[in-house]
Amino acid sequence: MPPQPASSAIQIVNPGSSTASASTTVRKPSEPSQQRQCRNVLIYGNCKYEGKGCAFYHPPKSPQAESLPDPNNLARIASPVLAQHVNAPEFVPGALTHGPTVSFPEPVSQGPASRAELQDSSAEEFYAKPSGGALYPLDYHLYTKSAVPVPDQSASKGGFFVAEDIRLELQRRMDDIWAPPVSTVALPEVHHYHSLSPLEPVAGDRRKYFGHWNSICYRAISTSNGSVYALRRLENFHLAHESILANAELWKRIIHPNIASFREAFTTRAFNDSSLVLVYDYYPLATTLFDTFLKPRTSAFTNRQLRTDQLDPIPETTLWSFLIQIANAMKAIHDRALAFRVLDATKILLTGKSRLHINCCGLADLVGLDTQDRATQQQEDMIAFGRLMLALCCRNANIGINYAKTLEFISRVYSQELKNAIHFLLQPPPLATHGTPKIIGQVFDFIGGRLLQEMDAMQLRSDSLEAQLACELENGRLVRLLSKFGFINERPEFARDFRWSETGDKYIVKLFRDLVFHAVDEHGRPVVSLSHVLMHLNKLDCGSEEKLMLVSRDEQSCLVVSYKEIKRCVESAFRELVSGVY
Ligand SMILES: Nc1ncnc2c1ncn2[C@@H]1O[C@H](COP(=O)(O)OP(=O)(O)OP(=O)(O)O)[C@@H](O)[C@H]1O
Repeated sequence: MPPQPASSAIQIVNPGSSTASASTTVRKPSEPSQQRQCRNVLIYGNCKYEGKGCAFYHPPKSPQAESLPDPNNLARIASPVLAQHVNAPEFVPGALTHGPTVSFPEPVSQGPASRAELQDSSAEEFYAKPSGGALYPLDYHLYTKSAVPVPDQSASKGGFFVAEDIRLELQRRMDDIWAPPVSTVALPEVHHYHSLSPLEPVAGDRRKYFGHWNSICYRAISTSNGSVYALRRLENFHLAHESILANAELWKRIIHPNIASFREAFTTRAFNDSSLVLVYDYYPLATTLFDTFLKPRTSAFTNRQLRTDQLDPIPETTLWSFLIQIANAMKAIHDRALAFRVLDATKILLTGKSRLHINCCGLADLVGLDTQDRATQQQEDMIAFGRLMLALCCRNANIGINYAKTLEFISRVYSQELKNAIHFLLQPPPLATHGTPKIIGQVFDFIGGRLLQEMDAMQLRSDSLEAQLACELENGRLVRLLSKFGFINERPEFARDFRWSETGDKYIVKLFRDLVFHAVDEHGRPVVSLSHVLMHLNKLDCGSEEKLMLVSRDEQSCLVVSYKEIKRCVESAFRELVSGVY
């Protein structure tokens, strides 16, 4: 074991030892509490409960008494004081709930210690302090807080944990990924995918792809890596020739933030037919643009007429965001000499508020429908894109072919810029580009300013997520520290070993653990305060030179020790465990 520095811990009193016989506690139970000086005053120089219910005597403060004691004289001060005041009321270690027990104006290393102070103050802000006296168990706990909407999102800023709205969203996504399969019929294991769960109703009328095949989507888990995927199965599919599946290789290579990643394709007879299965990444809680914006809402008969609720127009900023994301994905595809060929509102996945992923990429190529050349397919992609935007602007999937009328409607609600961009997409090539083939990249000529706005929004979002991540980073650090405590404290195999938990480093760790987790208030009630725990752990983790007082369980002795010293004790005890030295 490396040589350890001599402990700087200062034992204030050990009443049991012969050398400290003067400090042996002898209680005088009969003395009325009002005449007995408060021990908090003796130990800390003041009592935070003075005037707030503390029953003991608090001497008037002199200017000198307000000043903090000289750290160098700590042992000299602490021990005699306790010895003189053996009849003082019982000292309650749990009263050391907030802030340093003994605070010294020592030079503190700037970096970590000041960070701990920062944490300390924000901890106090985060947890509302009870109006007076004791701390009671919190009436809520952050990890189990119910899904109540937070009216003011800014209120969650600066907290210790990820913001409530983000936490809920991520939690819901996790729940969605790991929810048990919904199918009442047992579905087979296909290829290396198991636990298939349908993502849409299996019964009823379904759209036929390219007029031929019914399709159904499943969520499934891969046995090869445990990840969750979306499987799209085309029923009763007969592969004309194996070479078609070679197209899969081209699509596999496309990694784009706005395209649902395609992983593999295979045929299977596991469903008692011959099915083609395409595997895509699974986006938890994804809905389609159709389901979110275009699906007709409630219909009702009024005055003998069927009326459908009018849908509110989609905000223009959202439409621009959609347009930019789809155009970006399309450019990536067309630049690789490929085409979507199935671009409609049911094939665009929406996650969160406005994140899009184009779905079903490669489907048309894999089923082997090569009816047109690639250039034509790309032109059709753009027209399909224009129609989609038109449908979103009108919130109507059946816009028909009267584009002129629909564009006129758009110009009444949205900007000329948006109308021009959509108009460009819808125009047949010779009209749009004076004879030369139209390319998707040209759409960016219309949207330069909007592109910058979208970039700003994305960067702001990324900054805010990074801040949230940093918050969780701190929590991860504390979890590692807590794990160390768990490893060190109360090890059953060392329970009878006095050297392990009743002496030296481990003893200090044990007393510190008591202070952090087993504190009680002045009424002897447990202090269940996360801010108390976080403050001490943060100071410990950064090795603050600030000192605090640890009290033995029998309250017969105290140790004054710095966080830095405790940190060294934790490290050395943990190292002993890991290296098996002990
Ligand atoms: N990769 C995926 N990740 C997550 N969910 C998906 C994924 N692919 C599809 N889904 C979900 O599966 C459901 C069915 O998808 P599908 O593409 O069949 O839409 P649809 O509206 O049923 O279209 P169609 O009428 O063409 O069948 C949708 O609700 C969609 O949200």
